[in-house]
Amino acid sequence: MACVEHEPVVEIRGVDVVRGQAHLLRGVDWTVRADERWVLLGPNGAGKTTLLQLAGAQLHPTRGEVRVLGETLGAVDVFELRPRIGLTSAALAQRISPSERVGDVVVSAGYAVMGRWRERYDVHDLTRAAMLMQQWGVSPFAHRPFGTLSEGERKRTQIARALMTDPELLLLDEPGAGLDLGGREDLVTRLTGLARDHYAPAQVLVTHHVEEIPPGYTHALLLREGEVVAAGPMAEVLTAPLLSEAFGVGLDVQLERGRFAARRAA
Ligand SMILES: Nc1ncnc2c1ncn2[C@@H]1O[C@H](COP(=O)(O)OP(=O)(O)OP(=O)(O)O)[C@@H](O)[C@H]1O
Repeated sequence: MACVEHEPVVEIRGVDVVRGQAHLLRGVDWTVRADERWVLLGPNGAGKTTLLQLAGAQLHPTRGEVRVLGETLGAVDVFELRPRIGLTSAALAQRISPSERVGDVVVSAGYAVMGRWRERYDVHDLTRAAMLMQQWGVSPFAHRPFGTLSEGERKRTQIARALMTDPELLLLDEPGAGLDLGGREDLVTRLTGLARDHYAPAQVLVTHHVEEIPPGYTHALLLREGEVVAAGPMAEVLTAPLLSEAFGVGLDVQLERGRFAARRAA
């Protein structure tokens, strides 16, 4: 079911996440709307994955309120909420058996299971899985074990799986990590198509590199040491002063034909 355009799909208010003495997130406010595509940027350990886990109903805040798809975490059965959210991450990828066939990795998402077991898939599921594998360029590997794929092919398989349930919110944690230049460019092109698809879900992508931001992404949030440095429309946030503050190093930023590039300031 598609969300109403511009409705909030993630609302985070005054959120702290604390583990022992460590503040993973501190005083975070953030709203994602159905028609927005966000990139989360920040240095290693800034709290990007933690924030994505809150948005994915995988983690509860220590303090503050998190609402996802209109439901408040803590007052909803997360097992009913999670099928409405598509999520890819390195941690989830590790849970996929290397011997699982690619086609089964994708289609089994509809049943919220990892790997095909005794489920019987209907024609609708199999047709949708075939369409998504085609869209993400993994149809030729449908019968291959997941473990035999290249990193780029695995990343695209995971995105096809994440879209299988027709989610209202898509969360991608570092989909560009480990890809070669060709693989990165292929992914950016496919993600640009998804970003520009009016019927696609709200999207949030975590990355360390501005070069991986697909044209069509509309907003950015910069994190540093668990705190929001800036959040808002892409052009207002991806500036040299704000990126320099987030990464703790003086940076020059360029935008050419919809693609960002950053390097240390001379
Ligand atoms: N259970 C925990 N207890 C203490 N510290 C934790 C715990 N889980 C995560 N952290 C710390 O919280 C910080 C934020 O982690 P998180 O994975 O959200 O950052 P990140 O921005 O996604 O990092 P990266 O870019 O390296 O993936 C890190 O310093 C991490 O070591």
